[in-house]
Amino acid sequence: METQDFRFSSQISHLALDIGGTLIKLVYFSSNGDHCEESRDGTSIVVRNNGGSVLQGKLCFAKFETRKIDDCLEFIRFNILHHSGDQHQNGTACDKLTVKATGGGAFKFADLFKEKLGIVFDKEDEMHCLVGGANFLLKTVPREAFTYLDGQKEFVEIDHNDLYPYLLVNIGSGVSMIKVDGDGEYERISGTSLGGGTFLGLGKLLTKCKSFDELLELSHHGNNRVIDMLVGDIYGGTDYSKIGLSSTAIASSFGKAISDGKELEDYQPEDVARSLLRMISNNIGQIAYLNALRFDLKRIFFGGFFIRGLEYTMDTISVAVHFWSRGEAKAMFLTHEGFLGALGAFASYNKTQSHDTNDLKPHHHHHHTVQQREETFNCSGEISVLTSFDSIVPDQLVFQIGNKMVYHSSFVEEEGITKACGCPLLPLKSHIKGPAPVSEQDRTDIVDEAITFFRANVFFTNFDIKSPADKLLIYLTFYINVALKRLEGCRTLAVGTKAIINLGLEDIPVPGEAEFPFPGLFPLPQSNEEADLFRNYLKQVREETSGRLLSVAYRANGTPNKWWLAFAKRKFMNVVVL
Ligand SMILES: Nc1ncnc2c1ncn2[C@@H]1O[C@H](COP(=O)(O)OP(=O)(O)OP(=O)(O)O)[C@@H](O)[C@H]1O
Ligand SMILES: CC(C)(CO)[C@@H](O)C(=O)NCCC(=O)O
Repeated sequence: METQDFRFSSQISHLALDIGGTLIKLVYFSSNGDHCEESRDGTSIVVRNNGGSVLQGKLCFAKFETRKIDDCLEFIRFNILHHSGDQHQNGTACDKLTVKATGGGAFKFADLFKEKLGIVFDKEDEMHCLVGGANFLLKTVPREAFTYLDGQKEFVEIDHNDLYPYLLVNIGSGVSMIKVDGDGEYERISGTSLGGGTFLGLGKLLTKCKSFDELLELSHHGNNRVIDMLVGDIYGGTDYSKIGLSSTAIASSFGKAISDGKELEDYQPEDVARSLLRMISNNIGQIAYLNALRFDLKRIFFGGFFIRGLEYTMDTISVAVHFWSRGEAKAMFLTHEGFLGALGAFASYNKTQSHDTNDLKPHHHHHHTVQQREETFNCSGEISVLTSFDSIVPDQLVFQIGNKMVYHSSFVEEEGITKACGCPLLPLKSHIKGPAPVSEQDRTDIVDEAITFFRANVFFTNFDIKSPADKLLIYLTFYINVALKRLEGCRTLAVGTKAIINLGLEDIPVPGEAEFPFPGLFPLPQSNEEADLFRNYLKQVREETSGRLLSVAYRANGTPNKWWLAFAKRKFMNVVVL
């Protein structure tokens, strides 16, 4: 069994996927160990099941481009998201999950996921999930909905008794408009094919830019008046006030291109991107308003990844809704705009599973401090609070709890184990020469633990040492950080191996020497023999760690595994690794 195979398998549950035309969205709940002693003091997520045991957890979001579906498969495989948490506490089982999936890709890619990951999709209807996700957020997460007008973002208090009916406009590749009358009560009343896919598709053709972010960045610096024909252009600079159009209103999107006698190359791509964004956003705002009007809906919530919290987009949509409704209807946006479908699929576990910890219900929690986003999620009766988040890799937000090292070594039994500098010289599954006793090959050793827990522990800037073995875990976490830093630029396993061999040739400081990274962590050696014994042990354990690290940081074909190498940039315990 590979070391990482048991890493998060006992902590991840409720993976849900929304596989759309452009993006794949992932949501999963990750608990940090099931019998957490920490009190609910606002710095940790605490979830109790009916038996009274406690789960700490975080809610993780990730997204991938659908055309790069292999990245998504690899991410799921690497993080072992496809293994059920609740049944496999010991990490020995390898049963696969039935995973909630929605979006067109739940159909299109079902066979691929089954073949590559053994995942069987439990398909949920896309519209149902969008509504489920929106209701879940609006009722559960404080400061989820907000208005955006005149550059001002204002959070909207949601009155649970006065939420329905509302119009949900999901701007993905295409746009769906859904009238929502209650939980599970909805009707898709309209849609438009001029959506996020149109913006990105036309944008790529017209500006030659490669990505959505690039296109957004371009649009940020552009001026739509260069290409859009304004009312003033037609009316000689004056308003057409009789019908309520100011001179600066757009009379015809891209309309100037016909009269200017210019070619595409004569325009700045920035201006093209700006006009395009304006055109799509305006059009959606207008169609949304017309549909709200059809059913007398006053509130319109906009979601989907097209919005991306972009001020210009939100402003355009808001102005369109405000303008056409003469201030009657309100455009509102959602903080988790892009994850409605995935959250709806995630929340749908609630309906189909009955055992305790899978019972996800919204619940409010009031006394926590929150850095940026906050969520409360409940697994059966108690409260979970996310207090801060950190970004591991681009496109992935991981909500992090508290600031204490949470994974501890299981090697608490010290009997019969030699120590040097207060550090137990724990057995290793190693053939490398050194003072470590040889461990049985099928048992977890401290190197397995260090690698397994690394990506969680590297986030923490302080720790509480529960046993002397934890000190070794801290040292190895630091060492893995050092080794990853050396691997950072190494594009092949061969080059990486060389870098690691060179690292192995460097002097190894021991406590009492200036270069030792954690002064005070270990007692100083009492003799030269003790210093040498510890140095030799550290050399052996470092070498062993290096070998196993190479096998996780590079794939079988010798190319780097970016999910691992992304961690080279982390600072562990505020120690800067060079
Ligand atoms: N990083 C990104 N890469 C590609 N498109 C992005 C990105 N970020 C935002 N977008 C925009 O979001 C749109 C996709 O939004 P979303 O993920 O909500 O829809 P989808 O589920 O893929 O589509 P559909 O529901 O129509 O199948 C894209 O068309 C694009 O306009
Ligand atoms: C086809 C879906 C529902 C797929 O998510 C979406 O892309 C969409 O709503 N498109 C608009 C289709 C229309 O109503 O014209």
